[in-house]
Amino acid sequence: MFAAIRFLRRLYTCLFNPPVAPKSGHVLRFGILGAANIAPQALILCAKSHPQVLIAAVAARDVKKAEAFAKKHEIPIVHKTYDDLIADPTIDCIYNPLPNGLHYEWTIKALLAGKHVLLEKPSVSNATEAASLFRHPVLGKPNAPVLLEAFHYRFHPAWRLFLTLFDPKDVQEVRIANRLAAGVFPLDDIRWNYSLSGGTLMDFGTYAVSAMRGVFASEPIAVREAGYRPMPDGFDKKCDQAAYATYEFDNGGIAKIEVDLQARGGYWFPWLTSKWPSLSGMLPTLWVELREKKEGVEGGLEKWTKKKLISHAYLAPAIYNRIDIITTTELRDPKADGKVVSKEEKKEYLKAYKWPGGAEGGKKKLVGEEWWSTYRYQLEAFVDKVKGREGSGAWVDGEDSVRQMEVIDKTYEKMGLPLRPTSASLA
Ligand SMILES: NC(=O)C1=CN([C@@H]2O[C@H](COP(=O)(O)OP(=O)(O)OC[C@H]3O[C@@H](n4cnc5c(N)ncnc54)[C@H](OP(=O)(O)O)[C@@H]3O)[C@@H](O)[C@H]2O)C=CC1
Ligand SMILES: O=C1OC[C@@H](O)[C@H](O)[C@H]1O
Repeated sequence: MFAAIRFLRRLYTCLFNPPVAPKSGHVLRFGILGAANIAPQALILCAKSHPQVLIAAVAARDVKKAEAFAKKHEIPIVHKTYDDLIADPTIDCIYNPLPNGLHYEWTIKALLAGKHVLLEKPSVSNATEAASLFRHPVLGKPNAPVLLEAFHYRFHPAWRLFLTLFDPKDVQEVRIANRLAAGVFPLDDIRWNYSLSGGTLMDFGTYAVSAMRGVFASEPIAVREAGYRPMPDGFDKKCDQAAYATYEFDNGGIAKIEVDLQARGGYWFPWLTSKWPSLSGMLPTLWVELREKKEGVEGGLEKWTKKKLISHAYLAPAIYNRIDIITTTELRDPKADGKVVSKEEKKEYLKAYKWPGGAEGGKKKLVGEEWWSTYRYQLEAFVDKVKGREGSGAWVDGEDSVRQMEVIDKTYEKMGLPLRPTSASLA
């Protein structure tokens, strides 16, 4: 009962009613490129509770749309064009939630104008663009602007906690499933427009690839296999509606990802329900199996343990998160070919909505509230970085973003689909 009330209170505060923080000190003024659907959730709402962030301006291709968006979200300045927004000297930071295929062009323009950029995932269309963007000379100068690929989940304490629970060298198998019910996004959405660098692997898949790389703390040495479900007739056949891939890692481990933005079926009576939008697997989940370990010998019997970890809802941990740790302990008789003499399973459940004790190791002052979304934690880190503060330590550096796009490219190659197109602005 208490847990249910806590859940509802967290949900309400996080999604609808975060406390408004009075602005203090030097406030960073953000401008938004496009009246994007994701902007209210990923930035505008979070800015309310951040004392040093103000959403000051927006631009859209259609000024009427920008005006309506500005009115709805109480944004004081409307610019007629994206170029005008970037040229606005009163703006410190640009949020780029344009379609993937426009990320490169507009991020470069913003950086060259001296703006810090919070860039939606996937950072760009492919590894060529990623290398050009993240290794751009403008980022190497003294007082260079800050650029961050917005992998928001990586900034939440639940993800940080998960990564402390194992040594990446011990990871044997990872499985990740991200599914969204068919119909949430129409088939003509930007997500399936090849010229805008669409594809499910680019969208939900980019999280799966990022999380897998995070768990192994290394890059896959090979894409063992990859496949996809094509778009239906009449839609963009160069885009994947769902994607599946298996990767191999240097430590002998493997990872299997499955991402689907048009999931159907999974109910009883498949002959009737196979085309129904699927509600199963709606909470993106990550399973990690560690290699078994010999712990020692007790009374002539060998003690072996094997651990499985499951991160439920790893992409939306503010709404709900739970980490299951399942430890199986076996006593084996070495004199009887390792015959299992006894077996025991122990389950532990962990949650994290805030940093433990408010500080990591008691040294840093880490801030956060139970209702903070992944986006709110990310905004905190972004502002800390711009201001040169230590922050939580969570970050996605530019080389990480380059390697991420290399894996996406290799996966498309294995799937037999073309790489997403390079921007004409990258001549
Ligand atoms: N972090 C997260 O949780 C999420 C991240 N995203 C990412 O954010 C980005 C935007 O996604 P989302 O908000 O759903 O997208 P939208 O469909 O809302 O499109 C975003 C904006 O793109 C602009 N745009 C510019 N050129 C075009 C064009 N040729 N066709 C269509 N739109 C165009 C539009 O701007 P204008 O207003 O000027 O017309 C529109 O407002 C993507 O990169 C996506 O991966 C998306 C959802 C969640
Ligand atoms: O978090 C997300 O969920 C839905 C996706 O389509 C979106 O682009 C992604 O970022």
